[in-house]
Amino acid sequence: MFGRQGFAAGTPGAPDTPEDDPSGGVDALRLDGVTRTYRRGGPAALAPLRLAVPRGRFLAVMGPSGSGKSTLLQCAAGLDRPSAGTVHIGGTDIGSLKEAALTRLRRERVGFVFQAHNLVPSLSVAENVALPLLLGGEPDDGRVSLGLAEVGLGDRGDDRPAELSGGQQQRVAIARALVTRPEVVFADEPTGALDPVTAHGVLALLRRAVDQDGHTVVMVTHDPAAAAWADEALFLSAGHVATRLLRPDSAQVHGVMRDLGRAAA
Ligand SMILES: Nc1ncnc2c1ncn2[C@@H]1O[C@H](COP(=O)(O)OP(=O)(O)OP(=O)(O)O)[C@@H](O)[C@H]1O
Repeated sequence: MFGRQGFAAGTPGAPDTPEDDPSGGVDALRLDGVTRTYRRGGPAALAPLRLAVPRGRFLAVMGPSGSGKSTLLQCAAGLDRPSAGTVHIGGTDIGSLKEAALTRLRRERVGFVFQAHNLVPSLSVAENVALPLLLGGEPDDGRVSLGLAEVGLGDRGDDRPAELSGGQQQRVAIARALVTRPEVVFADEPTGALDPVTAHGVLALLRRAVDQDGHTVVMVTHDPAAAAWADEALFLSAGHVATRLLRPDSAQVHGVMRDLGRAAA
């Protein structure tokens, strides 16, 4: 089992700290008073939400269907703009960025792993991993082959994604998400399409990225077994933080999900 870092429950966000200080005590991700309402006058998919994710943390976001998990992820990752509130990635208030700068931030400072791994079928595995570097005009400097080796696919760089299994494709997606050494990796149901054994391997890779390389991972999942790999599980209910579990185990997570389901019924 991989080691976990100690931290306090419900750690509030760090106080305002200098902008873009990559080495200071700035949280990897911070949301302050974030709301999202899709229709004017309609219900809020996210109620005012405050969340701080320190660097080197693996956070699982859980909750019943419709509780706001995807909305939270989209707003936190700069894929959607909140109706109110601020999102900081590192020291950067992403709401203050114009579209081009936001696109650059998503490419260079954020990594994404989706359930459908979104690999480009016409590119080789290595080219897929290199894509974020290429788009950012950054040199490869050996990171692509190293990244592929780290996910156990050092010998598959020349293959096309279709020649790989689903689990292997998800490993490529993880290598691609990590290649820019992003400040936060957002994973949306990364094991949703995988069998339990394959899922285990993928989650172990995310865990290792946190423990060995100090990455920060925010993962939306429905699966208590997946959440048990995280340092902390955050449970949403109707757009609110219902509760949190530190060092969750799957039985505890299952219990909280059952209770939230009952409460919503
Ligand atoms: N594009 C949209 N337009 C209008 N309402 C939306 C939109 N996206 C989400 N919603 C609503 O916002 C609320 C939260 O949805 P969200 O997809 O964030 O929940 P979720 O917890 O990710 O659900 P699931 O587990 O089913 O994926 C729901 O009531 C949903 O109907």
